[in-house]
Amino acid sequence: MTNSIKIKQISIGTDLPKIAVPITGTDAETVLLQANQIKCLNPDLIEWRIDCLTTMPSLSDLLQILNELTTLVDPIPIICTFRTMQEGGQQPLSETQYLELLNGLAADDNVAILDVEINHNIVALQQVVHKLHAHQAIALSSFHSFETTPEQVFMQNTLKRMQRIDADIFKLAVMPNTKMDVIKLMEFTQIASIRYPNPIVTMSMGKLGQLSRIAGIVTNSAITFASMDKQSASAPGQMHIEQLKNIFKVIK
Ligand SMILES: O=C1C[C@@](O)(C(=O)O)C[C@@H](O)[C@@H]1O
Repeated sequence: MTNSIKIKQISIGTDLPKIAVPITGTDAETVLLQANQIKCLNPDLIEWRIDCLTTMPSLSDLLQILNELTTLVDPIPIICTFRTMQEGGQQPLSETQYLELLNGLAADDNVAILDVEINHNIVALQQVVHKLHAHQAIALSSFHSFETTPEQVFMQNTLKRMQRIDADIFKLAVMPNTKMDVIKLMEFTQIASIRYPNPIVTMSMGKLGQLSRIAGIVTNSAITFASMDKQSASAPGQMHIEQLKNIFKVIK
């Protein structure tokens, strides 16, 4: 049982949950500006939410921005994420375009970690993961539900699908409707972290789910997302990175 993955100087799945802060800029200039500000806050990881760009650049322009970003925030690893609208993203992209984008990103050496949504063609996703592994990059497979916390069986099957595509890290972001939903997700996470050799990342979104974002020490959720300010949060319930760091100082 490994449960941890090393990328640059960061070990995901050991010690405290690693803190990831999203860049949600709507154009290249703002993306680089936010990256600079986030770097000063010293997160473990930075997520670039590519879908937040108002105009989708060509692949070569996108890779050029990523190249600048990588140099700017070095040595902090970047998670590249295009969140589709079906899973709460900002930008419409057809299925073909999404898979083309993942393939383009997966082949680029600057991509350290790529978010791979699990609800797409499994063979196509396997190819993307294969490409990532060819240059030692990490596949972080994800599932989002902004309405409910799905049944345990559904979440188990989702993790199994992530295993089938050979993803390295498995992430579930779900919405609680009751306090029990938050507790159930945290219990599910703890059990899954024992069952799977991969780091598991979960969050119960919204105000009600905030406890899950600080509970990784107990649940073994390996990454937690925090924001640099309210406007740039990428999901409901994210705390400010300084708040989260202070809480970790108290409870670790
Ligand atoms: O998948 C996730 C988790 C997240 O939705 C959250 O709830 O913090 C935030 C997203 O930016 C990220 O891609």
